[in-house]
Amino acid sequence: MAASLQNPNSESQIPADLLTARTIEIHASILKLESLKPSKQVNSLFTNLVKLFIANLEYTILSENGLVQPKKVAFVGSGPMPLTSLIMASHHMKSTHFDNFDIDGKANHMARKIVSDTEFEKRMKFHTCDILEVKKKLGEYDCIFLAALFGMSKE
Ligand SMILES: C[S@@+](CC[C@H](N)C(=O)[O-])C[C@H]1O[C@@H](n2cnc3c(N)ncnc32)[C@H](O)[C@@H]1O
Repeated sequence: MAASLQNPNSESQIPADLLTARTIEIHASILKLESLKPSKQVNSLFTNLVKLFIANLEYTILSENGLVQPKKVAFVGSGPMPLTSLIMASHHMKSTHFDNFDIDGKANHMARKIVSDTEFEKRMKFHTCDILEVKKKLGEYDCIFLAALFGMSKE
């Protein structure tokens, strides 16, 4: 998906009219699908929707608060498919180092595979640990993302 129109404030922010047009386009494509079962086409359309909204929203919030190119970002609860980190790294934070934390070693194993042999491998690392055990380490980051549905229990 082409999400690269520029404005003076951020590299990849999409103007509202284009955002609306792309949303209508994706919506029309989704309506044409016979099924919403995972498939290359379904996955691609929903990935495009995520790219369009979540990463742009997150980046807009960050840039409005003066954080345009953080040096180090932590992503807590990155899971097996570190989509937010990848979108941030590819579209918005093109020189930022990403440390992704997840308690699940298998999730990290899969995530490492996704970035291996890509341009992101060097600046995207995956750490297996309970984030509660490394709370102090979080102090070294310019920005910390918490994954959706991360930590649903009281603790
Ligand atoms: C729903 S997944 C989120 C994945 C998805 N990529 C996202 O951005 O929404 C939440 C992740 O948080 C991780 N998690 C839960 N508790 C954790 C903890 N105490 N420390 C580190 N990771 C944790 C889980 O293993 C899981 O992979």
